[in-house]
Amino acid sequence: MSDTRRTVTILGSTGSIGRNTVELIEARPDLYRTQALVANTSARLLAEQALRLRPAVAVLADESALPLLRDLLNGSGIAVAAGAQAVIEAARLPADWVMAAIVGAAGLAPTLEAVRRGCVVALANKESLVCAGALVMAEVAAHGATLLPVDSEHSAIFQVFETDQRAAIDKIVLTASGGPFRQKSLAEMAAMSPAQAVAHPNWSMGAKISVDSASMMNKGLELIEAHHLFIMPEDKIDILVHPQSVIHSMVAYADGSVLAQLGSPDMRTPIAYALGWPRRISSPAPKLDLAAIATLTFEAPDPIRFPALALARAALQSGGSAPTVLNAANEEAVAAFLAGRIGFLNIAEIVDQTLQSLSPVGLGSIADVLAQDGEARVCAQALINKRT
Ligand SMILES: NC(=O)C1=CN([C@@H]2O[C@H](COP(=O)(O)OP(=O)(O)OC[C@H]3O[C@@H](n4cnc5c(N)ncnc54)[C@H](OP(=O)(O)O)[C@@H]3O)[C@@H](O)[C@H]2O)C=CC1
Ligand SMILES: CC(=O)[C@@H](O)[C@H](O)COP(=O)(O)O
Ligand SMILES: [Mn+2]
Repeated sequence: MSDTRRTVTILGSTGSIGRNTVELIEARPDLYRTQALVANTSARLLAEQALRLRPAVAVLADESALPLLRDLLNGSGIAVAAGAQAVIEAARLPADWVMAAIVGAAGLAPTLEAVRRGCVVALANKESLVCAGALVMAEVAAHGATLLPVDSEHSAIFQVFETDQRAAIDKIVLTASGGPFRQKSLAEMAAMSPAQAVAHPNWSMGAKISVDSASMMNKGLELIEAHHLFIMPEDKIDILVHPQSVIHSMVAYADGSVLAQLGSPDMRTPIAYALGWPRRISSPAPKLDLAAIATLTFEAPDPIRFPALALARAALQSGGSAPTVLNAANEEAVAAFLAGRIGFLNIAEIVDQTLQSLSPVGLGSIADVLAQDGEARVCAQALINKRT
């Protein structure tokens, strides 16, 4: 009998999204078998995952960690490889479904390789759409790939977006928790440590996206992500702070109806949605208990304490390379903040100053994106060095 299971590759299997994806796949060996697992440096965790899921290949981007991975998987029959080219080759392997969960613009090239195979790509790596949205969406169309949003807000919108009623859509409403500093003053925010910034009130996530949530740059990136995924103009995408993270986003229609998707703040729900699509599979995420939650609240975002939101909106309005520059400067600034080199409020300042230093140019190719990304990183690093 032929094996009808869906073959799966996970790019970024050792991260927060990757580990949740591994858990869901491991629970359904009747539905999924693993083609490739990819990480950066986490050889031990990657080897453990590989021994459980038995992929054809386990790959690390960091070549210096390959000897350890080779030792750990010696005799297992699982092939190992390392380096940027090996990551690309892993994405090229014939999997039906690829989870794109590498963090940052580093995820762009492998995500594109999966897209070019015309498979189903579950997209967590929002930075690839922020830095190269138009080019990525053109590749999706050219190769007949299916892009399924994994980001909780975009999964919610995808679930309530009536494609055949596009003309009757008034607004997309992206909900935001407001992050750990929602009620902090600017003076308090200036003194916040990396540990305080990554302590998200509702979600358990990797360090970079947690800092983005604290600055609300995450919502700015998600605005750009939604613009590309749903082909919606920037002025039709609103941001609404909803501290409980129960309503994951909404679509407002011309007749006054507002459709929303709700759930507990647990990424296993949107990942399960993407894994099962077009059907639904079960997930161990806690079931939503609205009686226990009792109150859902909403407020407008504060543009003074969270300037990253306006920076992202302005970058989207400027177009061209501006979102690429925004993303790259933010990645550099967040890394510097996590390393204790700059303060929390310096993140948005550095993004702002980098955007002011580099005028937007058109992006005709991925090479153009990478050139602009590189220039922005050099500029942001110079600004970081001035502060340290
Ligand atoms: N966490 C969440 O709940 C959500 C995340 N997202 C998005 O999903 C993506 C992943 O986030 P998250 O899981 O939190 O991040 P993590 O930092 O937890 O994990 C990142 C993963 O990417 C791998 N990685 C990093 N750099 C490279 C590289 N150059 N080549 C190959 N692999 C690499 C890491 O490997 P290693 O372990 O070896 O470092 C790790 O597996 C981000 O784009 C984020 O914005 C979106 C919505 C929710
Ligand atoms: C889980 C997820 O999708 C994150 O992007 C989440 O939205 C972060 O929360 P914020 O709303 O605080 O940015
Ligand atoms: Mn999100």
